Amino acid sequence: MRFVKMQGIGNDYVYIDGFDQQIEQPERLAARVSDRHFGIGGDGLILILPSQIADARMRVFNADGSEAQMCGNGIRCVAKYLYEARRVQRRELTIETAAGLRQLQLRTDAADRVVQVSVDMGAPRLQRSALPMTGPSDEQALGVRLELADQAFEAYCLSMGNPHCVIFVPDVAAVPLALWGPQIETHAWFPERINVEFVQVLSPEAVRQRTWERGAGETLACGTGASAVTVAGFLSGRTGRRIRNQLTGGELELYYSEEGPVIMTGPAVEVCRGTFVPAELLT
Ligand SMILES: N[C@@H](CCC[C@H](N)C(=O)O)C(=O)O
Repeated sequence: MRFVKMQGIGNDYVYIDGFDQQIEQPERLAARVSDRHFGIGGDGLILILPSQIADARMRVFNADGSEAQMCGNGIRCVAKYLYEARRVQRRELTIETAAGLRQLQLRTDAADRVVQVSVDMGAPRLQRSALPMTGPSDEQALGVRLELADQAFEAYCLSMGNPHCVIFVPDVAAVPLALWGPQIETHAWFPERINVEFVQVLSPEAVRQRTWERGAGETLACGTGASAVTVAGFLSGRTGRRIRNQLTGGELELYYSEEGPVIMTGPAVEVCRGTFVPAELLT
Protein backbone atom coordinates (compact mmCIF):
# COMPACT_ATOMS: atom_id res chain seq x y z
CA MET A 1 0.00 0.00 0.00
CA ARG A 2 1.47 3.30 -1.10
CA PHE A 3 1.24 6.18 1.39
CA VAL A 4 2.28 9.80 1.71
CA LYS A 5 2.99 11.36 5.06
CA MET A 6 2.11 15.05 5.26
CA GLN A 7 1.81 17.61 8.01
CA GLY A 8 0.07 20.93 8.57
CA ILE A 9 1.96 22.83 11.29
CA GLY A 10 3.00 19.56 12.86
CA ASN A 11 -0.43 17.86 12.81
CA ASP A 12 0.79 14.81 10.89
CA TYR A 13 -1.18 12.10 9.14
CA VAL A 14 -0.54 9.11 6.93
CA TYR A 15 -2.47 9.67 3.68
CA ILE A 16 -3.58 6.92 1.33
CA ASP A 17 -4.77 7.58 -2.20
CA GLY A 18 -7.89 5.47 -2.54
CA PHE A 19 -8.50 6.45 -6.18
CA ASP A 20 -6.52 3.40 -7.25
CA GLN A 21 -6.05 1.38 -4.06
CA GLN A 22 -8.50 -0.65 -2.02
CA ILE A 23 -8.37 0.09 1.71
CA GLU A 24 -9.84 -2.51 4.04
CA GLN A 25 -10.62 -2.01 7.74
CA PRO A 26 -9.40 1.61 7.86
CA GLU A 27 -10.10 1.84 11.62
CA ARG A 28 -7.63 -0.95 12.37
CA LEU A 29 -5.16 0.35 9.83
CA ALA A 30 -5.31 3.84 11.40
CA ALA A 31 -4.43 2.56 14.85
CA ARG A 32 -1.61 0.48 13.41
CA VAL A 33 0.09 3.03 11.16
CA SER A 34 -0.33 5.93 13.63
CA ASP A 35 1.63 4.25 16.41
CA ARG A 36 4.83 6.28 16.86
CA HIS A 37 6.85 3.31 18.10
CA PHE A 38 5.35 0.27 16.37
CA GLY A 39 3.95 1.93 13.22
CA ILE A 40 4.77 4.72 10.75
CA GLY A 41 3.79 7.39 13.28
CA GLY A 42 1.14 10.08 13.02
CA ASP A 43 -1.92 11.68 14.57
CA GLY A 44 -4.09 9.45 12.37
CA LEU A 45 -4.90 8.20 8.89
CA ILE A 46 -6.60 10.12 6.08
CA LEU A 47 -8.09 8.44 3.02
CA ILE A 48 -8.31 10.39 -0.24
CA LEU A 49 -11.22 8.93 -2.19
CA PRO A 50 -13.24 9.57 -5.35
CA SER A 51 -16.43 11.60 -4.89
CA GLN A 52 -19.63 11.89 -6.93
CA ILE A 53 -20.16 15.52 -5.90
CA ALA A 54 -16.70 17.05 -5.38
CA ASP A 55 -13.10 16.79 -6.59
CA ALA A 56 -12.45 14.17 -3.90
CA ARG A 57 -13.77 12.84 -0.61
CA MET A 58 -11.72 12.60 2.53
CA ARG A 59 -12.19 10.24 5.48
CA VAL A 60 -10.35 11.02 8.72
CA PHE A 61 -9.38 8.42 11.33
CA ASN A 62 -7.80 9.36 14.63
CA ALA A 63 -4.78 7.51 16.02
CA ASP A 64 -7.11 5.34 18.15
CA GLY A 65 -9.03 4.24 15.03
CA SER A 66 -12.14 6.35 15.65
CA GLU A 67 -13.54 8.20 12.63
CA ALA A 68 -13.87 12.00 12.77
CA GLN A 69 -16.08 14.22 10.63
CA MET A 70 -13.46 16.76 9.61
CA CYS A 71 -9.79 17.76 9.91
CA GLY A 72 -8.69 21.33 9.18
CA ASN A 73 -4.96 20.66 8.88
CA GLY A 74 -5.60 17.43 7.01
CA ILE A 75 -7.85 18.95 4.36
CA ARG A 76 -5.12 21.44 3.37
CA CYS A 77 -2.75 18.50 2.82
CA VAL A 78 -5.39 16.59 0.82
CA ALA A 79 -5.74 19.63 -1.47
CA LYS A 80 -1.97 19.81 -1.92
CA TYR A 81 -1.85 16.11 -2.78
CA LEU A 82 -4.70 16.33 -5.30
CA TYR A 83 -3.07 19.27 -7.10
CA GLU A 84 0.47 17.91 -7.13
CA ALA A 85 -0.67 14.43 -8.19
CA ARG A 86 -2.55 16.21 -11.01
CA ARG A 87 -5.86 14.72 -9.92
CA VAL A 88 -7.12 18.31 -9.98
CA GLN A 89 -5.57 20.98 -12.19
CA ARG A 90 -7.36 24.02 -10.73
CA ARG A 91 -6.25 26.10 -7.78
CA GLU A 92 -9.83 26.19 -6.46
CA LEU A 93 -11.25 22.86 -5.43
CA THR A 94 -14.02 21.25 -3.42
CA ILE A 95 -13.58 18.35 -1.03
CA GLU A 96 -16.37 16.25 0.43
CA THR A 97 -16.08 15.47 4.15
CA ALA A 98 -18.39 13.85 6.69
CA ALA A 99 -19.14 17.41 7.84
CA GLY A 100 -20.18 18.54 4.33
CA LEU A 101 -18.48 20.10 1.31
CA ARG A 102 -15.49 22.40 1.85
CA GLN A 103 -14.08 24.90 -0.69
CA LEU A 104 -10.32 25.43 -0.85
CA GLN A 105 -7.92 27.82 -2.59
CA LEU A 106 -4.28 26.98 -3.24
CA ARG A 107 -1.22 29.21 -3.36
CA THR A 108 1.71 27.74 -5.29
CA ASP A 109 5.40 28.65 -5.54
CA ALA A 110 7.55 29.19 -8.65
CA ALA A 111 7.93 25.41 -9.06
CA ASP A 112 4.11 25.03 -8.95
CA ARG A 113 4.24 23.33 -5.53
CA VAL A 114 1.41 24.10 -3.13
CA VAL A 115 2.71 26.08 -0.16
CA GLN A 116 -0.37 27.68 1.40
CA VAL A 117 -4.03 26.69 1.41
CA SER A 118 -7.14 28.65 2.42
CA VAL A 119 -10.18 26.64 3.47
CA ASP A 120 -13.77 27.71 3.97
CA MET A 121 -14.33 25.77 7.19
CA GLY A 122 -18.08 26.38 7.16
CA ALA A 123 -20.14 28.13 9.80
CA PRO A 124 -20.00 27.08 13.44
CA ARG A 125 -23.00 25.27 14.89
CA LEU A 126 -23.75 26.39 18.39
CA GLN A 127 -26.69 24.25 19.55
CA ARG A 128 -25.82 21.50 22.00
CA SER A 129 -27.38 18.87 19.74
CA ALA A 130 -24.79 19.66 17.04
CA LEU A 131 -21.84 18.43 19.11
CA PRO A 132 -23.64 16.40 20.57
CA MET A 133 -23.79 17.52 24.20
CA THR A 134 -26.23 16.77 27.02
CA GLY A 135 -28.81 19.40 28.04
CA PRO A 136 -31.59 21.18 26.12
CA SER A 137 -30.83 20.40 22.47
CA ASP A 138 -31.59 23.91 21.10
CA GLU A 139 -29.57 25.76 23.73
CA GLN A 140 -26.02 26.98 23.28
CA ALA A 141 -23.17 26.11 25.64
CA LEU A 142 -21.04 29.23 25.42
CA GLY A 143 -19.50 30.25 28.75
CA VAL A 144 -20.85 27.30 30.73
CA ARG A 145 -19.30 26.00 33.96
CA LEU A 146 -17.58 22.67 33.28
CA GLU A 147 -16.51 20.76 36.38
CA LEU A 148 -13.84 18.10 36.75
CA ALA A 149 -13.07 16.30 40.02
CA ASP A 150 -10.99 19.17 41.41
CA GLN A 151 -11.21 21.91 38.75
CA ALA A 152 -13.87 24.08 37.14
CA PHE A 153 -13.65 25.98 33.85
CA GLU A 154 -15.69 28.42 31.80
CA ALA A 155 -16.14 26.42 28.61
CA TYR A 156 -17.27 27.36 25.09
CA CYS A 157 -18.61 24.24 23.37
CA LEU A 158 -19.40 24.33 19.65
CA SER A 159 -19.20 22.32 16.47
CA MET A 160 -17.04 23.08 13.44
CA GLY A 161 -18.34 19.88 11.86
CA ASN A 162 -16.66 18.06 14.75
CA PRO A 163 -17.05 18.92 18.46
CA HIS A 164 -14.83 21.35 20.38
CA CYS A 165 -14.55 22.64 23.93
CA VAL A 166 -12.62 25.92 24.14
CA ILE A 167 -11.24 27.15 27.48
CA PHE A 168 -9.49 30.50 27.93
CA VAL A 169 -6.60 30.52 30.42
CA PRO A 170 -4.02 33.14 31.44
CA ASP A 171 -1.03 30.94 30.50
CA VAL A 172 -1.30 27.91 28.16
CA ALA A 173 2.20 26.74 29.04
CA ALA A 174 1.08 26.13 32.63
CA VAL A 175 -1.87 23.89 31.65
CA PRO A 176 -1.41 20.20 32.68
CA LEU A 177 -2.86 19.07 29.35
CA ALA A 178 -2.20 15.35 29.82
CA LEU A 179 -4.19 15.50 33.07
CA TRP A 180 -7.13 17.75 32.12
CA GLY A 181 -7.36 16.85 28.41
CA PRO A 182 -8.55 13.24 28.79
CA GLN A 183 -10.96 14.16 31.61
CA ILE A 184 -12.67 16.76 29.41
CA GLU A 185 -12.52 14.57 26.27
CA THR A 186 -14.50 11.85 28.07
CA HIS A 187 -16.67 14.10 30.28
CA ALA A 188 -20.27 12.85 30.73
CA TRP A 189 -21.55 15.95 28.87
CA PHE A 190 -20.09 14.68 25.59
CA PRO A 191 -21.46 11.28 24.50
CA GLU A 192 -19.21 11.22 21.40
CA ARG A 193 -16.20 12.68 23.29
CA ILE A 194 -14.78 16.09 22.41
CA ASN A 195 -11.65 17.93 21.22
CA VAL A 196 -10.23 20.36 23.78
CA GLU A 197 -8.47 23.68 23.17
CA PHE A 198 -6.78 25.73 25.90
CA VAL A 199 -6.22 29.28 24.70
CA GLN A 200 -4.27 32.29 25.90
CA VAL A 201 -5.33 35.62 24.42
CA LEU A 202 -2.25 37.70 23.56
CA SER A 203 -4.16 40.62 21.98
CA PRO A 204 -7.48 41.08 20.13
CA GLU A 205 -5.63 39.81 17.01
CA ALA A 206 -3.47 37.02 18.43
CA VAL A 207 -3.88 33.91 20.55
CA ARG A 208 -1.80 30.93 21.62
CA GLN A 209 -3.42 27.47 21.60
CA ARG A 210 -2.67 24.03 22.97
CA THR A 211 -4.79 21.11 21.81
CA TRP A 212 -5.97 17.82 23.24
CA GLU A 213 -7.57 15.91 20.37
CA ARG A 214 -10.30 13.36 20.67
CA GLY A 215 -8.76 10.00 19.78
CA ALA A 216 -5.20 11.30 19.44
CA GLY A 217 -4.14 13.06 22.67
CA GLU A 218 -1.97 16.18 22.60
CA THR A 219 -1.22 17.26 19.03
CA LEU A 220 0.92 20.11 17.74
CA ALA A 221 -2.08 21.74 16.05
CA CYS A 222 -5.76 21.39 15.19
CA GLY A 223 -7.37 23.38 12.38
CA THR A 224 -11.00 22.78 13.30
CA GLY A 225 -9.95 23.61 16.88
CA ALA A 226 -8.33 26.88 15.79
CA SER A 227 -11.56 27.71 13.93
CA ALA A 228 -13.63 27.00 17.06
CA VAL A 229 -11.24 29.22 19.05
CA THR A 230 -11.79 32.05 16.54
CA VAL A 231 -15.55 31.80 17.00
CA ALA A 232 -15.36 31.51 20.81
CA GLY A 233 -12.92 34.42 21.02
CA PHE A 234 -15.14 36.68 18.93
CA LEU A 235 -18.47 35.71 20.54
CA SER A 236 -17.02 36.18 24.04
CA GLY A 237 -15.63 39.63 23.13
CA ARG A 238 -12.00 38.60 23.69
CA THR A 239 -10.79 38.86 20.08
CA GLY A 240 -11.81 40.36 16.76
CA ARG A 241 -12.98 38.46 13.72
CA ARG A 242 -9.46 38.17 12.28
CA ILE A 243 -6.73 36.49 14.35
CA ARG A 244 -3.35 34.80 14.13
CA ASN A 245 -3.27 31.62 16.17
CA GLN A 246 0.15 30.42 17.41
CA LEU A 247 -0.24 26.70 17.88
CA THR A 248 2.51 24.46 19.22
CA GLY A 249 3.58 23.45 15.69
CA GLY A 250 3.16 26.77 13.87
CA GLU A 251 0.78 29.56 12.95
CA LEU A 252 -2.62 29.78 11.26
CA GLU A 253 -4.50 32.84 10.00
CA LEU A 254 -8.22 32.82 10.70
CA TYR A 255 -11.17 35.01 9.82
CA TYR A 256 -14.68 34.58 11.21
CA SER A 257 -16.58 36.26 8.40
CA GLU A 258 -19.71 38.36 8.88
CA GLU A 259 -21.47 35.95 6.52
CA GLY A 260 -20.92 33.02 8.90
CA PRO A 261 -18.10 30.74 7.73
CA VAL A 262 -14.59 30.68 9.21
CA ILE A 263 -11.76 30.98 6.67
CA MET A 264 -8.54 29.31 7.73
CA THR A 265 -5.18 29.75 5.95
CA GLY A 266 -2.02 27.78 6.59
CA PRO A 267 0.74 25.61 5.13
CA ALA A 268 0.65 22.03 3.87
CA VAL A 269 3.92 20.08 3.77
CA GLU A 270 4.90 16.66 2.47
CA VAL A 271 7.21 14.71 4.81
CA CYS A 272 7.90 11.50 2.88
CA ARG A 273 6.40 8.76 0.73
CA GLY A 274 6.61 5.03 1.15
CA THR A 275 5.07 1.63 0.76
CA PHE A 276 3.52 -0.02 3.79
CA VAL A 277 3.76 -3.79 3.82
CA PRO A 278 2.73 -5.23 7.21
CA ALA A 279 5.72 -7.18 8.56
CA GLU A 280 3.73 -10.43 8.83
CA LEU A 281 3.16 -10.34 5.06
CA LEU A 282 6.87 -10.04 4.23
CA THR A 283 8.43 -13.29 3.03
N1 LIG B 1 -6.46 17.58 13.71
C1 LIG B 1 -7.71 17.86 13.18
C2 LIG B 1 -8.93 17.25 13.77
C3 LIG B 1 -8.91 15.71 13.69
C4 LIG B 1 -10.17 15.04 14.20
C5 LIG B 1 -10.43 15.23 15.67
N2 LIG B 1 -9.44 14.60 16.52
C6 LIG B 1 -11.82 14.67 16.01
O1 LIG B 1 -11.93 13.53 16.47
O2 LIG B 1 -12.81 15.38 15.79
C7 LIG B 1 -7.85 19.28 12.65
O3 LIG B 1 -6.83 19.83 12.22
O4 LIG B 1 -8.95 19.80 12.57
